[in-house]
Amino acid sequence: MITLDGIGKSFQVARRSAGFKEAVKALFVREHTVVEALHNISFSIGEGEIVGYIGPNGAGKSTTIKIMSGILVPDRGTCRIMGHTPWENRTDYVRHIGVVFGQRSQLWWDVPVIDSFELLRDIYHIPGAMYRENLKMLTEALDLELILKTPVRQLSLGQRMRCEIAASLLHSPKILFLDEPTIGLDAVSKIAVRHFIKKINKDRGVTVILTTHDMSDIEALADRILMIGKGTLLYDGRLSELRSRFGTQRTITVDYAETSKHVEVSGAELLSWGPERAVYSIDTEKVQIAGVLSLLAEQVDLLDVSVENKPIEEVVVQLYKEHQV
Ligand SMILES: Nc1ncnc2c1ncn2[C@@H]1O[C@H](COP(=O)(O)OP(=O)(O)OP(=O)(O)O)[C@@H](O)[C@H]1O
Repeated sequence: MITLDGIGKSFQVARRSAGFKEAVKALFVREHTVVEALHNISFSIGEGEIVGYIGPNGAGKSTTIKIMSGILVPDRGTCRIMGHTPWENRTDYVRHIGVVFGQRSQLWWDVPVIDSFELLRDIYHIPGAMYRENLKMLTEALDLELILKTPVRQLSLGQRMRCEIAASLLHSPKILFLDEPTIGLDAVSKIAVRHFIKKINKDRGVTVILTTHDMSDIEALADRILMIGKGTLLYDGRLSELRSRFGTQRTITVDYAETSKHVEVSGAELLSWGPERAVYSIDTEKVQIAGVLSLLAEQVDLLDVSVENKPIEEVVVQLYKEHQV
């Protein structure tokens, strides 16, 4: 459904030093540096997948999304999406895709949301029945009923984001590009957005490509992640594989009947200690959880135990470090 092969993109950025003299000089002589945003990016995405596209700031995620949505033309490489090259014949192409940029709006600021939807209906030539059906489904699923008549500038961020997502799906696209759709949202709005993305993928088979810095978005939604750093693809695989490759660390929290003993267990690093609770970090490649627990049980009166994976954020930071991005 989506294939990128050897995509490269550079930007020329004008440079000048600070100060009046430099500003005058820049009027006559322009100095440029070249930023290589993408370097030989290749991947394929199949129909119905939800793929998380992650990477540190400036890695090239938005540039890739802009190329895939036809806004930017790459310097090198090919991109085929549903039989189209995105930046050629865009009018035809955009009927197949929906795009949401979390930091930008596709809605008209001063008019009620429903007016923006109707404008989009006309722009995309959405047939009447399809528009009505989609509007009904999106209004219900994204809880828009009470805000459809409100001007966009009066909406909260969470309300606006729900409207943005609805706007991107009015024309029944088969692919949805989401660039940081949960940025700045509170926990309730985030969960509502995630829930809806899952629903649209399951019910309508919409393929979703999602960029985010929020790893809990990725954990909730994406089976597969593509990780990019300094314009190069660093990882393409399942989130669970990434976890098991890097995540043999576990955090064990134990609650026990009050004691003054400082309980040390060989092979387990003591992260914190108190009279009723201690937290240990272990590497399951070196020691077994059961062994650590039985050693603990010999020394204290255990009341409760919880074992947690290393948080996915830490796994990703470790990966960024390894690749020096
Ligand atoms: N229009 C542009 N002109 C010049 N440089 C650009 C432009 N767009 C992107 N870049 C540069 O290309 C690189 C990749 O930027 P991009 O926005 O794709 O990164 P990103 O992974 O989306 O980052 P973030 O997570 O911070 O949004 C950065 O070095 C950025 O400064």
